Amino acid sequence: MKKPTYIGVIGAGSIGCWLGGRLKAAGHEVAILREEERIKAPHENLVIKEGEEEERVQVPVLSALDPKPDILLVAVKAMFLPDVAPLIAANMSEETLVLPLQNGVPYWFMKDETIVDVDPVGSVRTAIPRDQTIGTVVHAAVSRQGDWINVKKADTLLLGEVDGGTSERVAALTALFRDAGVPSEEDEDIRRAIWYKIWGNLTMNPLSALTRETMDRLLADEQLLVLVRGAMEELREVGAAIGCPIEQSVDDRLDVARTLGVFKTSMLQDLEAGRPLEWKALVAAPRAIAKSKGIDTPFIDSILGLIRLLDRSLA
Ligand SMILES: NC(=O)C1=CN([C@@H]2O[C@H](COP(=O)(O)OP(=O)(O)OC[C@H]3O[C@@H](n4cnc5c(N)ncnc54)[C@H](OP(=O)(O)O)[C@@H]3O)[C@@H](O)[C@H]2O)C=CC1
Ligand SMILES: CC(C)(CO)C(=O)C(=O)O
Repeated sequence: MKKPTYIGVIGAGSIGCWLGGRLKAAGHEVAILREEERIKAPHENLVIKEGEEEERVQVPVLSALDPKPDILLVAVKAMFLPDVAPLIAANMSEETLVLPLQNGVPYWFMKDETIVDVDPVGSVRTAIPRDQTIGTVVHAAVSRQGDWINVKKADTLLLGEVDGGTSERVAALTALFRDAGVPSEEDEDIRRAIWYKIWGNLTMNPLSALTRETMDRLLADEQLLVLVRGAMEELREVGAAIGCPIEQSVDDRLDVARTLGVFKTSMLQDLEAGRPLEWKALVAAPRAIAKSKGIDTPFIDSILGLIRLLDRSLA
């Protein structure tokens, strides 16, 4: 990929500002893209804090990109994708690569089917051509407070072709992020990597919001872990049925989650900020896939019922 690259960021929250900010600091041209009526200032002045290191970057905020960007990072919560679909479509050329960075089941997960929990009328998959979409998994824990982007953990940004395998363009993107200080790897089977990430997000995110607990305290409660383990085993069964097997043990996965320590999941951050919760992509969509395979998921059903009602109570 040529350098500097022109990169647009839709969704200037924790993940969008972390990735966009790092790319800007590495010398690329980066702009945050918002609808005209949502622009409050011509620039975002960001401070990316990771460990002891603080990196300051200024990123312009625009309502249209000209020329069209080489890359569009889409980092809104999954339920806002239909809202930003027109903005994405209006700001991409036939060469633009789109990286949806959401947790949960992505709108492109099934090749020939619309996933109604994330793309109710199919407008997202219509707006973003499949052959210009790169699959991603964000293994990181980031929060935004004002101008501060706090990177608690930056494990790996996984990138892969949505229909499997990697490619020259995936290799180039991976190098781009890595050179900008974002640990990044090519992934041969991004759908499987996505299912594996859902293993954590379907359980931790809703339960952290429901209990208002940080990861350390959540994962220390043996009774709550009955629900977590049950849902994870159900997801394993569904994964095996859709070509996304999970081989790790539940306890090994929980140990990885424990390394986050005192961290509020993105869903708990939303709850505390009075924002809507991202439960459809994280819980309803995996459950719908389970149902389509005839797999019963009583533990997942329980989490779905609880988080749906919590979200409704906030409306
Ligand atoms: N935070 C984390 O640690 C992790 C998050 N993820 C996933 O990454 C995705 C993004 O999460 P996160 O960064 O935490 O979310 P945030 O809520 O921090 O950021 C999302 C941003 O979306 C923007 N937005 C909302 N509606 C619109 C709209 N209509 N038009 C344009 N922008 C809009 C807002 O930015 P603006 O200021 O532009 O309005 C908001 O700041 C989620 O799917 C999450 O699950 C994955 C791994 C870790
Ligand atoms: C919990 C975490 C950081 C990693 O599983 C995450 O993905 C989120 O907060 O949405």
